[in-house]
Amino acid sequence: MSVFARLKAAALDDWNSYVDHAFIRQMEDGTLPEAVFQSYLVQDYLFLIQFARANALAIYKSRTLDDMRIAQTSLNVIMNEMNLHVRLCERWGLSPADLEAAPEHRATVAYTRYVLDCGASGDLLDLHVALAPCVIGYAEIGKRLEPALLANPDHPYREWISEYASDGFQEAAQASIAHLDRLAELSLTEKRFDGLTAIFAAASRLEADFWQMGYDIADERRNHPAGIKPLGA
Ligand SMILES: Cc1ncc(CN)c(N)n1
Repeated sequence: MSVFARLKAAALDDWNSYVDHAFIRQMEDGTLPEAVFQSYLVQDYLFLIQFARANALAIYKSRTLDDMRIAQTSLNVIMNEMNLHVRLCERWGLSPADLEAAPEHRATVAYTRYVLDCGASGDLLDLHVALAPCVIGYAEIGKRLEPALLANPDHPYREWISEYASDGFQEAAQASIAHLDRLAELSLTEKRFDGLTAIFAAASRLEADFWQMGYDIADERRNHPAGIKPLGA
């Protein structure tokens, strides 16, 4: 059994709260309100900036060139992923500069800084476990939602689903699963597994909170049309 499969089994409720969130079910059947998706996507751009930093941190924490190359590949995947956000947001009249200037929601801060802290205070395995729900979860979601595209050629979330169901993204997730196994061979003891499960479970819950944030921002916008208050206001 892979380390990822063990972590998922040990934190199954948290994992399912993420990959089977209402956001995903509404996306699958095409009923996800566009305002919710837009709110999520703007924050996701900010999220990816911080996750690029987390992968850069993984390069820094690496002791071997192989580990560095793997983190560099993940960093490239994230940088490419941001093109999707730029393309989709352009249709709403939002430029990359608008996205970068958007205030970070507390759910974005909570998740990204949690992962960065796992990397800063832990070792490379801690950091990769904290990063794992990101790429592996979206690959699982992309595969789950792919049949919805066959059923509906005009699916409103076709581009988003295609990105995460794509061979390139699926390969990145498989590489991440294999890399966790290699890292674990070097430094995973049974004693350490509970601590890693706690990191994995927390990151999965923070992913679930991230979907929820899309609804919360859309609600805040409806109730306060002047805009979201900047963080800390
Ligand atoms: C919140 C979140 N988690 C994961 C991914 C996939 N890289 C993403 N774009 N956004």
